[in-house]
Order: sequence, then structure tokens, then C-alpha cells
Amino acid sequence: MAGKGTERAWRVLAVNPGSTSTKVGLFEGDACVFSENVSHSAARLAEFESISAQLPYRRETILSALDAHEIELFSIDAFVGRGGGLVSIEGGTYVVDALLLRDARMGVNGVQHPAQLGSQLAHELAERAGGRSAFVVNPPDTDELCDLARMTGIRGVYRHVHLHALNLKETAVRHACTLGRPYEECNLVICHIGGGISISAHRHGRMMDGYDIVGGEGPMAPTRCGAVPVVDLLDYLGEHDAADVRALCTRAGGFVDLLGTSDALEVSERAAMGDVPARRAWDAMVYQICKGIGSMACALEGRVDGILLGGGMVRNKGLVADIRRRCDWIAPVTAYPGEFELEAMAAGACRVLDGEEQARVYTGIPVFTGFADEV
Ligand SMILES: Nc1ncnc2c1ncn2[C@@H]1O[C@H](COP(=O)(O)OP(=O)(O)O)[C@@H](O)[C@H]1O
Ligand SMILES: CCCC(=O)OP(=O)(O)O
Repeated sequence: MAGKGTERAWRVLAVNPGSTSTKVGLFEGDACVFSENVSHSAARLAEFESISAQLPYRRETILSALDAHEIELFSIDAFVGRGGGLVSIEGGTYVVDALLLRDARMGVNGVQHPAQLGSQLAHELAERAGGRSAFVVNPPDTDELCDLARMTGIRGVYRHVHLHALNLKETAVRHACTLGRPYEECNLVICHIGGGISISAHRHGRMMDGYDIVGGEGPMAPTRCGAVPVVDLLDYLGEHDAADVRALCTRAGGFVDLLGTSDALEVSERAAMGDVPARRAWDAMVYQICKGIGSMACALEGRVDGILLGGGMVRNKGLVADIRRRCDWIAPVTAYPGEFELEAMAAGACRVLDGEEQARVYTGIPVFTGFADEV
């Protein structure tokens, strides 16, 4: 027997396929046995013709990490992946079942992003381990937008978000603890600044606004174009097709398009060495992040308990200082370099295994399909 009150804590493997990396961690309860972060260059990932084609490569990355630490698959109780490719859903821990897998494989939300391999990898590994449980936790498709944030100026076109919900919410819960209050009583602007960049407003435990960071919203990022004027995009389409634009939104825009790399550390170093295009792209990204923080502060009507920064790029002290300089008149800025994604996934699985939380079942029905009074 394993789990709470027994001799052995649950052994859970968490896998996080991201746009610039594959992260993997083995946990026994809340103790991390090992974690690894394997970076992938944009050039290496461009060798695959689709996200699905990356699956064996990502699987091998994870199996090599397990081999290196002499971990047998059979010794693991449950597998948890980041999730993605799904219709919009409420936050929580979901069982990976046939419907969820089908939608993730198809990328039913129209987005092609490595996160959708998370459920597939968790499922495959769970099967190889003899039919163990597989879960996803707070996938990027978590969508808790308020009605006002749904609207656009085009009839029948509504906003949906895809962003780093897992890390945003985990960072919120941990920061709320430091304030001595539950997440459900705080107002927070929370950013994840990595291969993609999420900026979001959390009001009393709900992510009531944020950017669709694989849909051409928000700041430019190492792998994303971010928001672009619509009319200029139409001109761009004169020489390119819709697939090119989708790629700019998810993997081939931002630093990749402007500078030929998704490695933000390299860009920051080039900027520091006097490389003018690198400096311009870096500064523009920081400027756009700060504008996004300001807009989320307004969504919270200025009542902001804190601005929280997570993600790989937050290891850059200059970036944090620049954001603080522009934004700390709104609320205190706190940096959480890296992310809590692996820990949050493992904890979500353990809560279900311990019976503290009921795993949700994916229905395939989006949380929002339009306003009832509109035809
Ligand atoms: N000190 C640093 N300065 C600037 N960028 C950094 C630094 N450390 C890591 N990065 C960048 O952070 C990005 C990875 O962030 P991460 O949140 O792990 O991304 P993802 O999960 O999207 O793959 C990479 O582009 C990497 O170069
Ligand atoms: C699909 C949104 C999640 C995301 O952007 O993750 P990465 O930063 O890993 O690309």
C-alpha cells in the first residue's frame, strides 16, 4: 500500500513538454526524487513535421532521464502530464481517458503546441507500467474568463484563453500563503515568462482575464509573435498562408522570427554585448509585458495585492528589475524564477490518489459557447 498514513508515499512521474524544453520529475508524495530540464533548440524541433511527430523524441527524453536515475517504470504509481489541445475547461485534475486523449491527439481547439503531448505521454507510460493511472492538472485550456473578457467587436467571435494555468495558479496559491490569506481572497496579476509568456488577472481564486498566448494575443515571446495589427497581417497573408500565421503564433514568431533563436538567455547576452537587433527585441518584449501587466491591473480595478513573475526568463535579474521599475507603483512585484509545474502536477495526482479530491472527467464540451441571449 502507498499514500497518506501508509509506509510509502505515492510515487508519481510528472512530465511537462514545453515549447523550448521537456521537464520531467519523479515525486514521492511531495518530496522530489529527481527532476530534469532538457532544452530543445528551435532548429531541433523544426525537424519534426508536426507536434505529434515529436512524441517518440519526447518519450525517449523522459525514458533516458528515468534510465539515468535507475528508475523502473513499474515502481511508479501514477503518471501526470501537462495537458493541452483540449476544449476550454474548468481548472482541476482530470483523468486521462479515451475522449481526452482523442481531443489532445487532434488538437481539437485548433492549437498545435507540445503541451498536448503531456496527456499522451502520461497515458503511454502508465500503460507500459502495467496499466497505472494517468492524469492532467490545470491544462493550458483552463478558462475562467469573466463575461466582459469574452467579448470582441465581431459578432459571434469570442475570446478563449490558452496559457500557463498550471504555474499561474500554483504560484498564486504559494504567494497567497505568504500573505497569510487563501488564494480565494486575493487579487493578483500573475505572469509566466518562458518560451511563451502568460499575463493574467486572478480575482478571488478565478483567472478572470488573461491572454491567449497561442492565439496571437499578449506580448511577443521567444517563440510567439504576440498581438499584431490585423490589417498588417492581411498584407502578410499576401505572401504567406494561414499555416504560416498559426506557426508565428505558437512556435515560429518572436525571437525565433526576429533573431533566429528561441533561447532567451542567448538573446539577453547578445543584447548585453551590444547586438542592436537583440537589444531592440528584448526591450520591446519587456515593454509589452509591462503594458500587459498594466491592463490586467485595470481588469482588477487597481485593487492588486501583488504582481507575481514566474517562468525560466525570471532567472534574469535585469528583466525583473525592469519590470519592477515600470510596474511596482501598481503593487509589489515578487519573482518566482522557474516554475512549480512538476510539483503542482504531482500534488494534483496525489490528492486524487489519496481521495482528497475527486478527479474530474473531461466532457469535450467547452465552458463557453456564446451568450444565451445571442442568436
Ligand atoms: N538567466 C536567463 N536570462 C534570460 N533568459 C533565460 C535565463 N534563464 C533561462 N532563460 C530562458 O527561459 C526560456 C525557458 O523558459 P521556460 O519557462 O523553462 O520555458 P518553456 O517551459 O516554455 O520551455 C528559454 O528561452 C531560456 O533561454
Ligand atoms: C499552450 C500554452 C502553454 C505554453 O505556452 O507553454 P510553453 O511556454 O512551454 O510554450
